[in-house]
Amino acid sequence: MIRQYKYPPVYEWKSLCERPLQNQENLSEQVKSVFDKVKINGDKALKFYTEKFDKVSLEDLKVSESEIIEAEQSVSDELKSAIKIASENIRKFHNSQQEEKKIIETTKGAFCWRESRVIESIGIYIPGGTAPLFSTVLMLGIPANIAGCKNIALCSPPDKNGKINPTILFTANLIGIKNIFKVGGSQAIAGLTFGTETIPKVDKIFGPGNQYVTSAKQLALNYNLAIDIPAGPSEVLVIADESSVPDFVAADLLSQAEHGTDSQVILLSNSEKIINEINIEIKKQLKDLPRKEIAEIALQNSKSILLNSIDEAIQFSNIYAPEHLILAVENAENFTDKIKNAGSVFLGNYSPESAGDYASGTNHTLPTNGFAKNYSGVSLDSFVKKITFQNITKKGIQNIGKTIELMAEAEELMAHKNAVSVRLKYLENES
Ligand SMILES: NC(=O)c1ccc[n+]([C@@H]2O[C@H](COP(=O)([O-])OP(=O)(O)OC[C@H]3O[C@@H](n4cnc5c(N)ncnc54)[C@H](O)[C@@H]3O)[C@@H](O)[C@H]2O)c1
Ligand SMILES: N[C@H](CO)Cc1c[nH]c[nH+]1
Ligand SMILES: [Zn+2]
Repeated sequence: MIRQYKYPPVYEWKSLCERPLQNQENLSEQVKSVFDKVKINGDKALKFYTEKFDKVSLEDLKVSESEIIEAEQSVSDELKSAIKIASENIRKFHNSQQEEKKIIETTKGAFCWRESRVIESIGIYIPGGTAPLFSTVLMLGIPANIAGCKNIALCSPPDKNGKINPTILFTANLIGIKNIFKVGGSQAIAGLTFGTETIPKVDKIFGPGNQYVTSAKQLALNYNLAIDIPAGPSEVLVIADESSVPDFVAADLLSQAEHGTDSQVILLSNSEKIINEINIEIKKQLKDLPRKEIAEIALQNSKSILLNSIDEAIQFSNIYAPEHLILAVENAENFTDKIKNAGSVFLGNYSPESAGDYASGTNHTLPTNGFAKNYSGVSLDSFVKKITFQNITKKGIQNIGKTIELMAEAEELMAHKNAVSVRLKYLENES
């Protein structure tokens, strides 16, 4: 169960913030060898690794039209409606992220602005190893739709019968994704990186996954591709005071512990009483969870820490930089300014992290493993590039020309200076 710490001194905080150890050295060697094989042997290598890691031999990697129709029929109407409600909220929130063009006159006559342009070919990875995360199709597919991505290739691991979970197929079809491939793990990322006979090469790869997927995405960066973020094993940090409800907090902690054995959950409080009550609740709720074995292992990597105050807990959380932060404290809104590093924040007793995972509208593809210090979660921005434009008038170049000439000369770049000087001379002659 969760290890407990009481008032640890500040010099111990950094080591308390460490995530469960992953064997990165072996991992990157293994992933590199998968990349090398897929680059040379294409589909043949993808099928080899699918047989090795997913224990299924496939003739065809692409999901057929008839498989999509079959999948549609097996999803209940109730679930279909829930997915549609979630889609609308996710669409609303991501639509609001569209930026209006703002033209700024920096110097009289010099106009500068930015415009977004879509990344046309993208790959979306949908985890499916231990749970079929069809909600991730919404989180990536909807902003891709809004941005206008033209070519979307979706990869997800097949099950033992060589099928992708029907709800993943239904959701993909709902938002217009047609190119769906039965391939998972690092081999899927390698396929999207190089392209194979079946899978198209893409410009950017999106999506969370286990340590093999995350390591493969990092490797893809060496081949002139972009990735969204390092989104690995899920994690949550809850800060709870005596106003929190132990039942609720225990459920929130277990919700992320059940994702994978390498997940981690952290509980911080200024009350020993509440920590004890939450721990009792965790034991109670754990008993009934179908993914009890997975959650139990994740809890062994997890910690509850008694600190002096909620302010101190927020300082700790800023060092930990959690993927999800829940503030189950009185007047939670009063603490938001103090949060420096977190992927997504949930305020008060009635904002469970599951709401963000599925349906409130925010994106659940978020930076893990401390990357919330330097990365944002996926948003509409992740699917576009921003191009800057400028339009300088005759008056504008006369106003800013001298500044450019002086700076270019100081950098000893005379061609740069001349590019301005010739224009200024021309204008002088004109007048
Ligand atoms: N950070 C986020 O935003 C976010 C969102 C959703 C899920 N997640 C995380 O995604 C992860 C999903 O993991 P998963 O395993 O269920 O699914 P997955 O689809 O990421 O990985 C399954 C694949 O891993 C490969 N694999 C398994 N064992 C292997 C081995 N020994 N060697 C090489 N490859 C191997 C297989 O090909 C398999 O298809 C969880 O850790 C979850 O916490 C994170
Ligand atoms: N909590 C995950 C992100 O860490 C996302 C997810 C999908 N389904 C359920 N949860
Ligand atoms: Zn989750």
